[in-house]
Amino acid sequence: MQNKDDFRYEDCEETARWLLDRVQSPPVIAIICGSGLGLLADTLTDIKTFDYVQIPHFPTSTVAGHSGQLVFGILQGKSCVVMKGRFHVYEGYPLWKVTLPIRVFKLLGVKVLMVTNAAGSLCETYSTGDLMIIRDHINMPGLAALNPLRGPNDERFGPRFPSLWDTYDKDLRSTALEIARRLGHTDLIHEGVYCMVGGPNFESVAEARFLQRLGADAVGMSTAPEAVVAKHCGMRVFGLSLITNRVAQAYEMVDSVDHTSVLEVGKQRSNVLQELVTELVKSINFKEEDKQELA
Ligand SMILES: O=P(O)(O)O[C@@H]1C[C@H](O)[C@@H](CO)O1
Ligand SMILES: Nc1nc2[nH]cnc2c(=O)[nH]1
Repeated sequence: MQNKDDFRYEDCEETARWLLDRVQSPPVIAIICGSGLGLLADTLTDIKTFDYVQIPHFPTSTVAGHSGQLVFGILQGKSCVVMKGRFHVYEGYPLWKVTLPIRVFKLLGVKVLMVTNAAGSLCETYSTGDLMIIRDHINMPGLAALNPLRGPNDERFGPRFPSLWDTYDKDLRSTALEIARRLGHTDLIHEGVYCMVGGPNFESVAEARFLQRLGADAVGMSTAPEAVVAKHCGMRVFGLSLITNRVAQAYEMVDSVDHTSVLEVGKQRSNVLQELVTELVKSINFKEEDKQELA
């Protein structure tokens, strides 16, 4: 059963074809920039940029710090596509639309998805400005059937019942950890569990305590749906959270988080993030079958 609230494979194909007709080389790596992290796109060379509004079937960005551009280019000799701005459920988009770019990337030939986000820390040992490699996630809306895979399943993308136990690629995680240490960032790098909530409000103290007790180390308003769809369609996924604030878990704590301060931390830390992502891209070796598919 297909209705207007479901995604259509043919729409994704149309978008992919539109983009392929306009770029030099199809991307193998896709990078999604979180709030205030769009400067990552500046590391690319030979760039070709499209505003989201130009691209057929693409949603548009409505949040400050998400400029709404798709940038194609070369990073460390690899063809990449970077989303300067992502889509969130709280903007009013259905989850299939939030994740439409991932399915388009799959059709473009992308093998690896790197997702970044701004997140609040629920973990005692994390400080503002730290980075957390995502080991796993808790998809809060997904647990209550707000899942991007809800609705008819198109087997051309993936199976009806995908396993998510290994969503965040183990090799990419350990390589990223090694790189961070080599770059001298041992003190600010962590590996942990990201929890996605719907937003747009930040957490109440009781909610923060609840999420921390569930096993979450950081909380944000994105990423999990993108990772689910990427895993569903067979991509390797790497996730990185920039800790932009500590979430208050006691009524005596002052929590002054707002979107402006989130963006400010993003700006301050963009160089560390760029460095890490660039080195990680450099480290990726594509398998023979990937190369053949791209030839
Ligand atoms: O797109 P991300 O997940 O980085 O954005 C986070 C969550 C909210 O959209 C925003 C709050 O400041 O930052
Ligand atoms: N839900 C949520 N998202 C964030 N994004 C950046 N900081 C936060 C936070 O504290 N909570």
